[in-house]
Amino acid sequence: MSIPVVDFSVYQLGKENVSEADLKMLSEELRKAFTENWPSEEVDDFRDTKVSFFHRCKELALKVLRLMAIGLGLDSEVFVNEHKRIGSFENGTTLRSLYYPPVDSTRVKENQVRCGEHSDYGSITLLFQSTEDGLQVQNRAREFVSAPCIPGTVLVNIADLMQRWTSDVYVSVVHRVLLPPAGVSKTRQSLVFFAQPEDESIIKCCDGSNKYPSIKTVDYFTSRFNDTYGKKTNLV
Ligand SMILES: O=C(O)CCC(=O)C(=O)O
Ligand SMILES: [Fe+2]
Repeated sequence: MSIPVVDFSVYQLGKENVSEADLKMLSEELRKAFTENWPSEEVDDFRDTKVSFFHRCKELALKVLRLMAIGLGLDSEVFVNEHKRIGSFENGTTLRSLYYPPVDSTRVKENQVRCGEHSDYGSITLLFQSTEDGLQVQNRAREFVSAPCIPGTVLVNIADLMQRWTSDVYVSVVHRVLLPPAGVSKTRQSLVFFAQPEDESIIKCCDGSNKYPSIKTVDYFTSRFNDTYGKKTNLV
């Protein structure tokens, strides 16, 4: 069996009016790619390795979330309690494997990047990156600085829902991935664990301030995805 490839370019995503039929077809393609088509025949233990890596990421994420609560002087379990169902259908946490192919610098467009500037939506993101440079994070002065791979470490990004949860004390980090310098055609591989609270968790400011109204995780994500894909929703 070959590794499943989903060709997103045929679906015109990112534009308004994505047809219901296209969305249905894409979600079916993705469901198959991610559930039925594990490339077990060509890569030994691929599925087992990925699943056990997912569980180790969950353990690490819970530890980090515990430390983040302690750091704020809160009950150590306040964030962990809303992430216990990671790995079940009641929680949308995902592990994404990103392979950036080699770059032919003669065909690069102006301002082209590997991954455009953005912040992640959930609570925290664990990022495991290969040794090729490219990742940059924005500091408080809004300058992009490199965040190279440091062997033996895991990069932790704070994401948007955590910023909201902590009334802007933990600030979500804007980041991007640049292309390699002209003439260098390196690939890049990263594994990204996007932790998020349970779908039904109600996220309200943990300092009791009501700086942002309470919101259910699933409603927050729906609203963010709608904004990204062109349907505007009003999120306070
Ligand atoms: O590939 C990377 O290192 C970063 C990817 C990323 O930021 C994302 O997928 O949200
Ligand atoms: Fe990201």
